[in-house]
Amino acid sequence: MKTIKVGIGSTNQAKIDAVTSVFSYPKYHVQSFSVPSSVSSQPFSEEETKRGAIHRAREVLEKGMSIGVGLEGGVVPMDDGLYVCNWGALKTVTGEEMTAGGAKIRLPKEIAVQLYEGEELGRVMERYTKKKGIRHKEGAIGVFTAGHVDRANLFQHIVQLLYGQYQFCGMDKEDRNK
Ligand SMILES: O=P(O)(O)OP(=O)(O)OP(=O)(O)OC[C@H]1O[C@@H](n2cnc3c(O)ncnc32)[C@H](O)[C@@H]1O
Ligand SMILES: [Mg+2]
Repeated sequence: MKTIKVGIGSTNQAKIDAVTSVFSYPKYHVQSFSVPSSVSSQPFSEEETKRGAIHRAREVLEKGMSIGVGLEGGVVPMDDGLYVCNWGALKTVTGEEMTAGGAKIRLPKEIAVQLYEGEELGRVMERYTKKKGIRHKEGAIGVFTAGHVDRANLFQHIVQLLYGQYQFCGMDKEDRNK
């Protein structure tokens, strides 16, 4: 069986862990790449966040991968406050594209205010928790859910949604015959 090359468009540990947990060895070999998202460093809508994920997936395919995965975090203003949102995209070398969105929670007001002032959530969370590298670990979602759902869990669910759609289309069987 030929190993299928899967690229993840990020060097963020929570994102890499999510992809390697779904695309497992020896069928898949996951490589990570630092690629541009083409959107702002702190996306501020579902659309912008999804666009970032799709762009990352496309950039990764250009690195010679069979499958490109892009994961992007953002925030989205709603009637009752600012929610944290996450999107994923999977692109195949044969031209298919799958997208999936993740679970959302409302951020506390004191965090939201700082984002409206132009700060990035990652930096705000470091100050709030007095810990470094939160975005690579539990993330805002982990902090505000008392550790019940961390950033890797959230991205893992999104990657499962992408992989499931990829399988539903029979793409995994096609890959196997290559
Ligand atoms: O290296 P990349 O892949 O860019 O990883 P990142 O941690 O910057 O993640 P995103 O660009 O996808 O997220 C956009 C912004 O939102 C922040 N962010 C999103 N979700 C977060 C979370 O759960 N915890 C902490 N920061 C988060 C992140 O730090 C960025 O400032
Ligand atoms: Mg980023």
